[in-house]
Amino acid sequence: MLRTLERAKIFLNSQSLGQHARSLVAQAQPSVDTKVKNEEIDALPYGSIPAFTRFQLTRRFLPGGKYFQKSFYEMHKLMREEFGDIVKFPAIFATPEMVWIFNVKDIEKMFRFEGPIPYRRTFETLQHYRKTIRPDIYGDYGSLFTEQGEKWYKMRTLVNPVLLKPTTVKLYIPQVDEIAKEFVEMILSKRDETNEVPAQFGDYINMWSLESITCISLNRRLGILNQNYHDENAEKLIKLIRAFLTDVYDFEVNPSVWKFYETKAFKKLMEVYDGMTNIILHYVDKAIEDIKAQPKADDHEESILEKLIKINKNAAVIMCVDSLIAGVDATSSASIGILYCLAKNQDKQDKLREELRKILPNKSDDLTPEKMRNMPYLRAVIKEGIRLYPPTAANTRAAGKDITLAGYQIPKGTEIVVASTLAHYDEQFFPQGRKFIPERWLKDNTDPECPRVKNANPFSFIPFGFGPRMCAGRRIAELEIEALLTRMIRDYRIEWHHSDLKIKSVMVNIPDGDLKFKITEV
Ligand code: HEM
Repeated sequence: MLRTLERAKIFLNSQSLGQHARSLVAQAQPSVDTKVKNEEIDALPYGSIPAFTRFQLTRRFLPGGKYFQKSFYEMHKLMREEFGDIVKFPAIFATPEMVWIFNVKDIEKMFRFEGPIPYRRTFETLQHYRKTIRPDIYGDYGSLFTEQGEKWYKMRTLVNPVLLKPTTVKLYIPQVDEIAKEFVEMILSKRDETNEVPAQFGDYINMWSLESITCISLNRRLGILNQNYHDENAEKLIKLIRAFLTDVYDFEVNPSVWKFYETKAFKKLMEVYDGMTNIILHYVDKAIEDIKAQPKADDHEESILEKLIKINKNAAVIMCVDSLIAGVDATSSASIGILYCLAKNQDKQDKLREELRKILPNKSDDLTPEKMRNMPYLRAVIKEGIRLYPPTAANTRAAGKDITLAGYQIPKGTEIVVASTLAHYDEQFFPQGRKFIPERWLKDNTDPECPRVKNANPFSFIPFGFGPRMCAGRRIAELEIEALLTRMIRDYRIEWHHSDLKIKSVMVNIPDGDLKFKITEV
């Protein structure tokens, strides 16, 4: 009834004759059998989706406004409370109009119809740099991160068997394990007299993440966890990545005029991109020399870099830069969230330590593929930590076809923001959703009192995205985090004795404030 009244109102108010005609024709057809078709018939026109005005939106992000300095999660929650399952953002400067969706059923539908070559909004500044300043490197092979259409598809098809093949990723277990051990050594040496780590623990975790990803993607150790390192290029690379992470938000998220006028700050960002490209180019050249110089055994397993170089040198450079841009912060953010959950839940931490000590009875035991196959509680801890502290808060797509979402018509190509992490705390999918309960992910959990994820819609938890465009570094990220947690929890107790962890949303969700974990030997 409400729907009929609403439709009648739109019929009277709508400015679009085409839409009137469509909704009238639809009403004249009484019954259609499939659910989807019924939805389409009932659907309200795109023009009637609840929307912000430009003024409202700007006002809310300014000091004193409703969304000022809110995390993405808090902001999405407020929007859903006010507008329901869907809301439209107006076009601002060069950013197009976008529709935001919050309901898991709509999120599922949108992904199911995204098509084989999904479009995801990208860092436009990076795209600009690659297309106009360095087509010599980025011209032929598309980056997964910044390319769309056929060019993205071609690169993804080439890269998938390299990055997502479990046997290739497993090759890196010894190195990633070594890096995790070095990180623990470094962080222990930095503790104060109360065994608390320095407040800028987040920076150190970033160094661990950078060291791990460069070891995998560049086949070389930068050595940044070693306090006496002197690789000039590695130092520059760290500074460039930090500059990128702090500066890029102003251009990609905040309204910016760079498309009309290149400000000094914009030119600086272009220099940052160029610096990163040149350093990676230098390392890839060195890796090519090393590969040529090394004798190969008959059973030699090619590294990720060797495989990429075989495709093309520029493809290798592009993938390395993308891995740094996409991988460093997200992996650090996930690790901090998980460590925080473990520090606040000592019983779960003890349970994890028990599992780790069963698999690695001696401190000196190395991680191996066989041992890592048998760590269900570690995996459950990682999932549960990421559920409570997801590194990314939203994803984007363009509608792959004309569909209906939240009862409204969405034309093909409409840009959609998928606010998927709202579901992470939704009791419908995750009972006792604010609590850290890794057991909910265990397949063999028989405790009738324990909440399960068994019946939750799979789209209520998609931290690595979904479909052909999902995270290309997922397996790498998981391996890095598994090794880090193994080395931090097997022999040490992590505690937190400060006010609750706060999250700040920049390009990814990062901790806001000091990170003073207490670490003691057990
Ligand atoms: C916990 C850590 C990480 C999280 C939570 C994460 C999450 C994501 C998400 C949500 C996307 C978008 C997927 C989609 O659109 O459906 C993505 C894309 C991507 N990620 Fe990750 N990521 C992580 C670590 C990494 C690492 C370590 C690498 C590098 C090896 C990486 C490389 C990429 C690339 C290249 C893409 C673009 C894929 C494409 O568009 O084809 N990510 N990631």
